[in-house]
Amino acid sequence: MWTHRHALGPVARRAVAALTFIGKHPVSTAKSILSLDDSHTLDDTLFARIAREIEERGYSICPTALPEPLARALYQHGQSMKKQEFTSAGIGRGEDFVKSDFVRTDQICWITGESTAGASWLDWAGGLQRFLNRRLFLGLFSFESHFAHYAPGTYYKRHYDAFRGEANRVLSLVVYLNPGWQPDDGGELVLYRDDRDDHGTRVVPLMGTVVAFLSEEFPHEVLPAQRDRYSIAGWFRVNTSVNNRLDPPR
Ligand SMILES: O=C(O)CCC(=O)C(=O)O
Ligand SMILES: [Fe+2]
Repeated sequence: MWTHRHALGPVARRAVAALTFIGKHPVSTAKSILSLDDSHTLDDTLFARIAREIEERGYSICPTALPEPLARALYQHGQSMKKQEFTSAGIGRGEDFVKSDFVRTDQICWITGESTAGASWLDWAGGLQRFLNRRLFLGLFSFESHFAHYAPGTYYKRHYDAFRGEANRVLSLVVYLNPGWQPDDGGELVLYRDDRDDHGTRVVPLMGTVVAFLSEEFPHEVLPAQRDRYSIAGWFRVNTSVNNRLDPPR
């Protein structure tokens, strides 16, 4: 659908070069290695779809895709978290961090894997990371993610998750934890094709929907919602540690 490609950043260029290579030399599926049980097979089917769609158009939107038990565990964990576990989200990292109500007003809590649900989530994301590295040679090195709570009326204005040239966030991953979300509840993610696109593609934040997109490529925003909106947002990164500076500096 989105065939237009503008000047790519170095990471995206590398990804596209790898994808072109794959296109000419189809790699064997990982299914034979991983078909240990049904959940792996289901994961593989989903991971293969995400890989294919990222290859074809840079993003993937998969409704009711997150494995049901994982979605339920994450939902319950999100609901059980106390208000004080969440902090106001900001923009920028390390010393560049600033809080900006103009840009975003959601509340977040980083996932460390201390809870069972959080650990299962990191495990699942690790499976996706390994699959994408095998299939697309993306060189994804680490993953960071947080729960996000958007109270009614809160938002995240149009932004990129990574900037060309300095980017080490390669792929953004978002999953939604909102059972029974109605069309007039608002809170859609709007994914834009590029800087000139004002229309975008709207994603309803319904329970189990999985969205992945190249972080440098797609501006996006979260529209204000009428009710509490829960999600997890995460980013796969390449390794940019230099000398003794640890990356990420969080
Ligand atoms: O929750 C969403 O739909 C997207 C959130 C987002 O863009 C972000 O946290 O960077
Ligand atoms: Fe974002």
